Amino acid sequence: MEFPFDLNALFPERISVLDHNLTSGRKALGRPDPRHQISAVIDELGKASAKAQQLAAPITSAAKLQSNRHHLYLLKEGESNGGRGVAVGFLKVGYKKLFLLDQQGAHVEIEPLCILDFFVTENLQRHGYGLELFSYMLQHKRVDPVRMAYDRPSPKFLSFLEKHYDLKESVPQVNNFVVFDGFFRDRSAAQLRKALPKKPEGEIKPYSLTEREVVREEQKVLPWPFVRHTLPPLSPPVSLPSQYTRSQSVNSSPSHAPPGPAPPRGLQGPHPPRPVPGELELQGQAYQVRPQR
Ligand SMILES: CC(=O)SCCNC(=O)CCNC(=O)[C@H](O)C(C)(C)COP(=O)(O)OP(=O)(O)OC[C@H]1O[C@@H](n2cnc3c(N)ncnc32)[C@H](O)[C@@H]1OP(=O)(O)O
Repeated sequence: MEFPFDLNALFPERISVLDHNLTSGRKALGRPDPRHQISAVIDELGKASAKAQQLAAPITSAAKLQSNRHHLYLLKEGESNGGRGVAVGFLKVGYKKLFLLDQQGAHVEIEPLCILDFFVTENLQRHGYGLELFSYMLQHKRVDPVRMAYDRPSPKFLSFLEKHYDLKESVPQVNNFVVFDGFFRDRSAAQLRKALPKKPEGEIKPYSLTEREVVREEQKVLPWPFVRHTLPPLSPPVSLPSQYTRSQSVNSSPSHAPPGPAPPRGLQGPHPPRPVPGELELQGQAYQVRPQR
């Protein structure tokens, strides 16, 4: 993907790790703030990724990256485009609090590192760039792919995981996150909290709403102050995600929220606002509700 500016000046490394500051932490001395152009690159890649996955709207954008504690690994080819470089693709990861079913079908609450979005530009797919990004991230995060959760992986991504990491047997879930055999192995009790006391009136729903669901819900949300008046009474989040949505955990852990004031969009999404802004009470537990991605 080409841009009308020099990507090599924006991204000195072949793979850049971007966070909510939209930088990899280093700012070139004497140069103007590069965030505007970095945002343009992220936004274009996010749109292309959504298109490739037939999503209704991008789940990756500069604004979403700024409002979440995610990491985005961006790969460039520096030589192309007359030496200005091209953006090859990206991989976005983040921690999510999930309710999952273990091998025995028991509900557990866990906060693994999740693959949230992954894209290599169409004409460069199947050239090993995806593997380059993925293995860089594994080293950077010091994580084993079997210990990660995958947010509604596409058929191409499933094929990728099987080919490169021999991940094929998944543990059935009732949400769209995929975890593979070995995910629950050797986890400490502290890592695997038994999820949620059962409500007397029914089953626990160990759902984790998809990020794609959130994108869809964001499109439906009415502007403030109408939200507060039109939402139904508080109830647990619902349902399995639809075809064109991407997973959102029930919430992001407060410990992973970026510093600074919570953006007003924090009250959007499928959950009605609580008396304490930004918090959702779910079956007796309070959680921070943040916009995803
Ligand atoms: C949680 C999520 O993010 S789900 C969304 C994943 N992203 C997408 O589906 C967007 C479109 N696809 C892509 O961007 C890329 O194909 C990626 C990111 C999945 C993989 O990146 P690539 O650079 O193509 O991967 P890389 O070259 O390292 O590995 C190739 C392997 O990936 C898989 N793969 C890549 N493209 C395809 C394809 N068109 N059809 C089937 N499998 C594919 C195959 O296993 C392939 O091995 P093979 O060529 O021997 O069959």
